[in-house]
Amino acid sequence: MEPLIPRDRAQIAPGAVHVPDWLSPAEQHAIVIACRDWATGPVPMRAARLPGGQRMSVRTVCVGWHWQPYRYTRTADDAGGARVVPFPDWLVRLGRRALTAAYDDPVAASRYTPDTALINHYDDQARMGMHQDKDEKVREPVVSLSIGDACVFRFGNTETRTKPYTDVELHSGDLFVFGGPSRLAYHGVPKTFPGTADPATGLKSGRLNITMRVTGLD
Ligand SMILES: O=C(O)CCC(=O)C(=O)O
Ligand SMILES: [Fe+2]
Repeated sequence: MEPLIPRDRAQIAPGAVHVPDWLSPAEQHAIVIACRDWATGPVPMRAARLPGGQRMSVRTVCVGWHWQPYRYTRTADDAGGARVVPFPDWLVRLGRRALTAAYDDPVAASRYTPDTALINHYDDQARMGMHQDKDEKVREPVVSLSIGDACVFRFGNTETRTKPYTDVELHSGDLFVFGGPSRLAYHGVPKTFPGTADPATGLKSGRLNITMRVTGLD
């Protein structure tokens, strides 16, 4: 194996924190297994269709609430109609630990109760354009976990999808949290680095990203 070059925890913008190598290899492996299970149903992993008719290049499956551009529902109305699996307790606990790691505020972290997660898989061509995560009714932080191939994560500003932005390399095991003044910052994935993953995660190819959110729906 290549020697690991330490990367530093960094505040990318107010409320936006990158914590490299946050997940252990064993945790990454366990998450890959869980995502593989979710991807097989009851709701299939699919490339969501945008209102204009074109499909996204990433494939997505959700837990807790089903997301389609641009709303949340309990049933996957654009993907077979089944009810999505409940949001698991272990993922709530992981979300709280992530918030503690990012903000060092255990009290706020203990109140964090994500109720949806979007699991995105990027093949070697997949990208995600600059967008805001704004279909949630509340503005609790978004917790993002990356597994598999590295990527460029472009983290911008709350006003426009263009500059100023910061390009951050997200590697397998990295945590990125954005909340507070950065909660509605535009962000996207202009590029992945195919073949950079350690196969020990169990992910055969591509990049997996999990974002936990609080919908504010009931
Ligand atoms: O893949 C990523 O790192 C970001 C995913 C994302 O922004 C989203 O699902 O809304
Ligand atoms: Fe997003």
